Amino acid sequence: MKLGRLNHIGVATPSIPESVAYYREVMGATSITEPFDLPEQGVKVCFVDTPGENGTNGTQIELIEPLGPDSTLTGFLAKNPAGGQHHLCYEVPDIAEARAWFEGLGKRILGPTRIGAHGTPIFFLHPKDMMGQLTEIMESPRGGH
Ligand SMILES: CC[C@H](C(=O)O)C(=O)SCCNC(=O)CCNC(=O)[C@H](O)C(C)(C)COP(=O)(O)OP(=O)(O)OC[C@H]1O[C@@H](n2cnc3c(N)ncnc32)[C@H](O)[C@@H]1OP(=O)(O)O
Ligand SMILES: [Co+2]
Repeated sequence: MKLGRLNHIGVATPSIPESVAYYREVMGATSITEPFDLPEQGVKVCFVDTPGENGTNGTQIELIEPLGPDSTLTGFLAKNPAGGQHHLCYEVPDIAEARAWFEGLGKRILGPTRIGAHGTPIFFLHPKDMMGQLTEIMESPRGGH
């Protein structure tokens, strides 16, 4: 497998509105999506676009806020009340091939491959098998380019 594009950095936050104000006022972000709920994942999500080489297509900041009491994020925010870097997401051309690659290496895959916030198939790899980094693998919306 080859290292793919860093699609987004997942950043957990206790408050998306506070994080949006920070990215806009402190970091000068100009392109931020409206927040939306992903109840099946127990998160509210919002994307901050960072500029790429030609001013677009940069890696995004994926702001994630717990939605409901048993959100996947509850444990993380209990340990990190101010929030912070939560996961990295890399693109792959073929999610099934990638899954077989990591399974072959004995890495723990967290649950079934499912559709993520960008509408393409994803899976997560346990941080303890990934040098302490919770890692999301996502099939590229660009077909791997
Ligand atoms: C926007 C939607 C998009 C989508 O899913 O489509 C998302 O990105 S949603 C983001 C939230 N969803 C997930 O994170 C799914 C995968 N995560 C999990 O299954 C859990 O969070 C898990 C298993 C990584 C951690 O489980 P839990 O929170 O219950 O904590 P534990 O105490 O069991 O953790 C075990 C061990 O791992 C360390 N840990 C936990 N979270 C992270 C992290 N984000 N980065 C690095 N390390 C993490 C934790 O500290 C424990 O370590 P230990 O040394 O044993 O204390
Ligand atoms: Co993500």
